[in-house]
Amino acid sequence: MEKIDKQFIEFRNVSVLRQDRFILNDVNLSIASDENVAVIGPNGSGKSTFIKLITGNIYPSYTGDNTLCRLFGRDKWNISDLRQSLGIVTSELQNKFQTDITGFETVLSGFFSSVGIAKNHTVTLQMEEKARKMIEFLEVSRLKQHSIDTMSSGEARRFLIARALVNEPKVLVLDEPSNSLDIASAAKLHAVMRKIAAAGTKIILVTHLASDIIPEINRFIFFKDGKVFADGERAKVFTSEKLSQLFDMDVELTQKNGFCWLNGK
Ligand SMILES: Nc1ncnc2c1ncn2[C@@H]1O[C@H](COP(=O)(O)OP(=O)(O)OP(=O)(O)O)[C@@H](O)[C@H]1O
Repeated sequence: MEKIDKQFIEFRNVSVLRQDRFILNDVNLSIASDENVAVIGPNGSGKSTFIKLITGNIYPSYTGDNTLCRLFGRDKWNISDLRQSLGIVTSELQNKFQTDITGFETVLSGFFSSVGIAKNHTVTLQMEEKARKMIEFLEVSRLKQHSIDTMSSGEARRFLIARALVNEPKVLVLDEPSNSLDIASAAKLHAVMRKIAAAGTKIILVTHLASDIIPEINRFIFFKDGKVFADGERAKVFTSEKLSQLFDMDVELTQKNGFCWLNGK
């Protein structure tokens, strides 16, 4: 498929209504396909709903003249095409891979947007070669013949990132990437994220954890109560003051060499 090289996201007046409540409320934002961005918000602020919109799983509740929900410059997408332009790794996806396929098959399945390889899938030598390269890049080659359901969360997540990267997406969306990882596994994952960013794939990191922020991220979008609460560059938005307002409690942000810690006061 032809890769579309434009704005990644253009949202104008985007709202999502569920059970008489706006779970996203009049969201206006643009993200270019050359930005590394963190989307941060407390539990229930609308982050997962935002991910569902950008992966084509749901649509805005209103589609009037003022509403624009455009991805890579297009209003309408074939979902499997969209998923090939956009790499995505979420806990939901990881749950689908609680199955006894190998790490290698997991990565190959990225070419088909499937969970594993089916009889009607034609796996080419080029696909195998690409999958091997990505597994190497993610530094999990020794595990490629292991069954994914026997791997640790951190190992399985790296296979899923490799799966997302086989299609060479312009943008990789990572949802709570260090969820359930211990401190060492999280640090290894952050190193891998930095490697991906250095190789030119842009990262959209969706998280409530400041510790997931890597130095390459310089734009911060805060969601609160279904709205964009703040949006801007690191120095302006990613501050103790703004984060305290975001989480409705006094927090202190410590930053060193682009990495961060957040402590309640
Ligand atoms: N299908 C639905 N029907 C009703 N309410 C919903 C639905 N989906 C989400 N919500 C509500 O919308 C709000 C935003 O949910 P969402 O999952 O997007 O938040 P989140 O920021 O991802 O939260 P978390 O960090 O806990 O995953 C929550 O209050 C949630 O209960």
